[in-house]
Amino acid sequence: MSAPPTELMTTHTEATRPRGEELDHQRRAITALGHEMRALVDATVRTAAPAEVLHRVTDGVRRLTGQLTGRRRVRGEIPDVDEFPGGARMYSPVTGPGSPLAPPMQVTPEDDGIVGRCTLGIAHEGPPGYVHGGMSAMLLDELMGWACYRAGTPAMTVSLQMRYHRPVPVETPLRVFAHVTGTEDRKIFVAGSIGTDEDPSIALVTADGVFVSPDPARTRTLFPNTP
Ligand SMILES: CCCCCCCCCCCCCC(=O)SCCNC(=O)CCNC(=O)[C@H](O)C(C)(C)COP(=O)(O)OP(=O)(O)OC[C@H]1O[C@@H](n2cnc3c(N)ncnc32)[C@H](O)[C@@H]1OP(=O)(O)O
Repeated sequence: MSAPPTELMTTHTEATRPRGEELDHQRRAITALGHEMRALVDATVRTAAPAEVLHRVTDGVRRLTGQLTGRRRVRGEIPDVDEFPGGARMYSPVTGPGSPLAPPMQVTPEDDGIVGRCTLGIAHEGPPGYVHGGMSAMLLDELMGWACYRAGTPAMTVSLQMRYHRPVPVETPLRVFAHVTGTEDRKIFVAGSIGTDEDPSIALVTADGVFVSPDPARTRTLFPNTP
């Protein structure tokens, strides 16, 4: 197997990793910025402001972006504030409180599986008033990955079959559910569904996934920065 590309190499050491209060402080700051960024994304896709306002805001945002100076995370690098695999991922596009793209979905183990709760906005819209089908797949794929991890077998998706029964409304609290249905060597079979929090018994979307735990050598090649 070939060596990982140089940009995948570790750039931080255990010694520089924030801990305790410093870690909490950093995570709170990341979460606060993520929250404001999500508000900006929402305002951006809702606004009917005239062009001159949009140009003024564009200049302001460009100036703000320029303030995020210092070292930038490179591809494959695990942020110091994360616990990978299986813990906090501050910038995950699904669960990350620091990601402007994430709802973010809150994940808790429940019953015989794992539950995700989130509300999607019109930034995630497909048909007017309803969630984009790709977003539904993303929520389920992530949660099904968590179900594998919880079952003690961290794994990657090799197949995800989606069924869209009814449209998923935006601006409505959702309940996403995933559970492992079986295993066969390194393969894990997982089922998932999305309903509203108000009436979770009606499955709006269901999914069946096959996940595979990469063998140790493959894992080291794919994720050279994991401890
Ligand atoms: C630390 C570990 C990682 C954890 C990461 C957690 C991230 C969490 C984030 C959550 C993010 C959410 C999740 C995401 O978004 S994960 C991101 C999306 N997924 C990927 O990028 C995965 C891409 N695929 C691969 O890299 C390889 O396939 C891996 C590494 C997974 C396995 O390659 P490897 O060389 O090791 O395995 P194999 O090829 O010998 O196959 C093994 C077995 O599997 C069977 N098979 C293969 N394909 C299919 C298929 N389509 N249907 C049914 N079965 C299939 C195959 O026949 C064989 O079975 P058998 O013939 O022996 O019976």
